[in-house]
Amino acid sequence: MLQRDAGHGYDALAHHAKANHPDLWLLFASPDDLPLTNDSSALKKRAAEAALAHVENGMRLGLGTGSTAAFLVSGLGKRVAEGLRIVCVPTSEQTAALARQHNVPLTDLDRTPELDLTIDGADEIGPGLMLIKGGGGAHLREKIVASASSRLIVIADASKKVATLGAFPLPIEVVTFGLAATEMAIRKAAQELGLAGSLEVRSRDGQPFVTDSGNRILDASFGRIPDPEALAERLAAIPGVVEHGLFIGLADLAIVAGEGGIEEIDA
Ligand SMILES: O=C(CO)[C@H](O)[C@H](O)COP(=O)(O)O
Repeated sequence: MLQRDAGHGYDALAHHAKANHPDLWLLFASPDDLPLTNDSSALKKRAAEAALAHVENGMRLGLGTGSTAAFLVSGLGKRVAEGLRIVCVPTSEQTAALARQHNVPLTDLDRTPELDLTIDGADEIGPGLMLIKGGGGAHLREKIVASASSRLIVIADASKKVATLGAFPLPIEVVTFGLAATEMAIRKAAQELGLAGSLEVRSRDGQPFVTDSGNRILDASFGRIPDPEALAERLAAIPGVVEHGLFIGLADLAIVAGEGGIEEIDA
């Protein structure tokens, strides 16, 4: 599922590193270190730069996770060096490390429980700014941070815009206890909504992928999800599910960069 962006340059490296080599990801964590040899990474950078226009002095910001958010973090680093005053809550250890590398001031939700704005990437942007997130396995913290923010701006290249969610496997963070029973409950809930498909425990280097909060990810390939709200409700009711990657009613604006320029989509 992480082969969606398989190609060349930063984008491909970021996806490969995210999934397989967290240390490599950190080593090359600055997108500025690498040439933009891939169209989608150039577009991701453009979307991130357009989002910087929404950042004002004194803001408390949430920082997303992923290759698009990485461009945002490096851009913020430049503006901080020029005098921008902000404090930021990272949505992953990966983003925290990148922010430190760029001298972006960090805080956390315990010290700063209310944020002005979160800017984050997405795996899919559907109608009504419903999103699939979690390709990087960070959607639990991403959702907590987005929910603590007055506004969420999603940044993406145009390939992320879809008519119906579901081509990207839906990441579902689950606790390890009772994993098989949770998997069965998810399957049953999906079937009752007319959805079927495979559920795979995400792995990295042949080992189960462990999230920043110590949980596992199940990637659900249900195909088209005609009623994301109904699925979100059913998944949220399953005790072993910590958080699913459907973001509904959270995004206020999407900044989508395509070959024809920047498109801004309001909720
Ligand atoms: O949800 C996410 C991480 O959990 C990312 O925002 C999503 O995977 C998009 O990543 P990228 O910007 O690398 O395409």
